Amino acid sequence: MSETRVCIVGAGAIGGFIGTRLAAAGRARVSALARGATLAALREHGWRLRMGGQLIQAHAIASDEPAALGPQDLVIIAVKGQALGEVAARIAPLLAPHTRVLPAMNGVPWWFGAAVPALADAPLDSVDPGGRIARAIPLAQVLGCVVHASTAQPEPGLVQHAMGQGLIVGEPAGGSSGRAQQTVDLLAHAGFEATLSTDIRSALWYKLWGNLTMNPVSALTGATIDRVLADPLVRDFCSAAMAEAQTIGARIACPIDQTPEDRHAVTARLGAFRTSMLQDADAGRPIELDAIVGAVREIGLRLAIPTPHVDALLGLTRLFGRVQGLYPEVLRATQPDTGIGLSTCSLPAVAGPECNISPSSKVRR
Ligand SMILES: NC(=O)C1=CN([C@@H]2O[C@H](COP(=O)(O)OP(=O)(O)OC[C@H]3O[C@@H](n4cnc5c(N)ncnc54)[C@H](OP(=O)(O)O)[C@@H]3O)[C@@H](O)[C@H]2O)C=CC1
Ligand SMILES: CC(C)(CO)C(=O)C(=O)O
Repeated sequence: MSETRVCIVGAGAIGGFIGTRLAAAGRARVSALARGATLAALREHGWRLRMGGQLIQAHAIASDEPAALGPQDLVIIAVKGQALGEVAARIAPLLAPHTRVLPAMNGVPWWFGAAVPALADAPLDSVDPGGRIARAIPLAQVLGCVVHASTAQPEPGLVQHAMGQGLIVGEPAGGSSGRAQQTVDLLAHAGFEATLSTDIRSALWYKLWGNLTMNPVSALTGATIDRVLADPLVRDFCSAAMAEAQTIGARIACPIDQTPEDRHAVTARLGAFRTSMLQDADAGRPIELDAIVGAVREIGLRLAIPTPHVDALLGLTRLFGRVQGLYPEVLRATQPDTGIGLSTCSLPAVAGPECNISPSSKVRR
């Protein structure tokens, strides 16, 4: 049986976590589309993952040129939401007609609305302004994915695992398929708790239900998750925003049959955890606000569902991002102002003036 060709686009904390384990498992030829220090580290040291007190290493095939890597069986995209537009424009050489594309990312994916009649008439402005991602990555080649894990990248090319190894995979329109099962089997063989969902959109919405408040509130305040949940006023604010997302979920066939307090109990198990958005803010990196909060506001607007707490959270965190240079102001697409910034500028490793981000900015709260 020929080796499955897999390319990791975005060899960071999550991409490196997945890439290292797939490469070490030996059932796939795993490459990475990487750049700068990450590319150099992969070429020098290969894949590296610290997990369970061990250092897992594997040979890495890495390039900053997609054409050098060629057509793949599976492309796993693990970039931050604001980088997706730029990445999608470059990955055509990785895509053959049979290639599966698996976005291992948080937030509302660009394809999410295509499966919802009330949203299918136009792309979500907050995550795919002008629809360029949808044009670059055919929906027929996409598999949905939810990441239930936490990892960090202490240095380029080295991943530190914190907790969890869950990956949920499913067809965007729901149901099951051979290609989804094949992807689950490959991930499971590499050691992940990989499962197939016949309703990946609901699984995405449930994950987002936690990220929607924990990530921005932690970035805004500098608080770890335990401290966010320990403050009664903040906890109640988060619950109110989550209730708004629950109302939206009911309208888009993503029902959540838990209370916000039930979800808080699950999230509290993370303890004094710094969310990926807080880690980004503290590191002076752009924050993933549009896919995690902006998209919820936009869907509420499109469905005429009031979201006052989500709106306040977006407004406060976006202003924080703007002041700290963590929320790139970009050209707005032709859509009317939905009150959402569009992070479509290219976000180089070393930010430039066009994105108004200073990598050396020390966040002041
Ligand atoms: N970390 C975590 O614990 C969790 C993260 N997630 C989600 O997973 C997704 C990825 O997050 P995470 O891995 O933490 O992010 P990281 O910032 O660690 O990794 C993103 C990677 O993408 C690379 N990248 C960005 N743009 C390009 C480009 N144009 N070409 C090549 N490489 C590029 C970055 O490289 P460079 O350094 O050169 O910019 C970086 O290596 C996000 O949606 C996040 O919310 C979900 C659950 C938990
Ligand atoms: C908080 C966590 C680990 C789980 O919700 C997460 O998804 C993130 O940090 O982005």
